[in-house]
Amino acid sequence: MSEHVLVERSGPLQVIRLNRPEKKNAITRAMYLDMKAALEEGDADESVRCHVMLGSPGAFSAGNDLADFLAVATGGEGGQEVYDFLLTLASCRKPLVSGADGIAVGIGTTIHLHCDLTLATPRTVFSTPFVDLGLVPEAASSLLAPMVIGHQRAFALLALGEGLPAQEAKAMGLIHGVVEPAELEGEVFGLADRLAAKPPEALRIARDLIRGPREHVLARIREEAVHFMERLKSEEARSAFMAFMSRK
Ligand SMILES: C/C=C/C(=O)SCCNC(=O)CCNC(=O)[C@H](O)C(C)(C)COP(=O)(O)OP(=O)(O)OC[C@H]1O[C@@H](n2cnc3c(N)ncnc32)[C@H](O)[C@@H]1OP(=O)(O)O
Repeated sequence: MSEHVLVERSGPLQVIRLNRPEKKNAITRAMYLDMKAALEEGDADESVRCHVMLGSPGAFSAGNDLADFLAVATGGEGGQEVYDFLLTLASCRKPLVSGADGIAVGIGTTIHLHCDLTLATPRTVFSTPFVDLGLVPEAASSLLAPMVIGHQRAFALLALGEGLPAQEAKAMGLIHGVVEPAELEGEVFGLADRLAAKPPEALRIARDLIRGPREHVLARIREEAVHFMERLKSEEARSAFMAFMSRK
C-alpha cells in the first residue's frame, strides 16, 4: 500500500482516503491499485458494512496523474490500473459514501457517479475537462451523467468542460448534499453509520434494485476504455499533457 492512499477502519466502515495533498490528490498508478485492493478487501470482509471515500481539505482529487498519462502518451506503460479500478468500483457490493471538498477533476468527479451518497462543500467544483485534454469520458460517465442530469447538462460537463459547483450539482441530483468544510467528514461518517446500522441483506437487495443491472455500466466502461486508450496516445492528448507539465 502506498502512503498516498490511507485505508482505515472505523467500526463497520472502511475508509479510503486519498492522501497526496501536495499534488492535489492526483491519482497515480499505485493509488489505483491501492483503491482497488481496498474495495475488494472491504467487500470480502463481513464486518465491513459500508465504504467511505474521502480526499484532503480543499482537494478531493485533481484526477489522473498527468505525468503518468504523459508516460503512456510517449510510449510507456499504464492505463490498465485505471480500468481495473473502475470495473471494481462499478461492481462494488457494499454501499459507498463519498465526501468531496474543493478540487474534483476528471476521475475526481466521475468516481462519485458510482457512490450511493455524496456530500460536497460550497467550494467544491466538479469538472471533467476530458475533451480539452484530447480524451473522452470514462467511468461510464457518458452513460451515467446523462441519465442523472440530462443530455445538455451532461454535455456541458463532459464535453464543454464547464465546471459544476456543488450547489448546482445538488440541485441536479448529482450529489446528496452540501455542507460546510468543517462538517464534511462528520456528516459523511454520519450517513455511512446510518447505512451500516441497517439490516445488511435488505440494504444489499435495495441497493441492487436502485442501481439496476451492472452489465450496461460495465460494458460502457469497456467501450469508453477502448477510445480512451487510443486517445491517450494521440497528438492532441500528448500536447495537452505536455502543456500542463511544462506550465510555469
Ligand atoms: C481516467 C482519469 C482521467 C482524468 O482524471 S482526466 C483529468 C486530469 N486532471 C487534470 O487535468 C487536472 C490538472 N490539474 C489542474 O488543472 C490544476 O492543478 C488544478 C485546477 C486541479 C489545481 O490548481 P491549483 O490549485 O492552482 O494547484 P496546482 O499548483 O496546479 O497543483 C499543485 C501541485 O499538484 C500538481 N498537480 C495537480 N494536478 C495534477 C495532475 N492531475 N497530475 C499531476 N500533477 C498534478 C501540480 O503540478 C502542482 O505540483 P507542483 O507543486 O510540484 O508544481
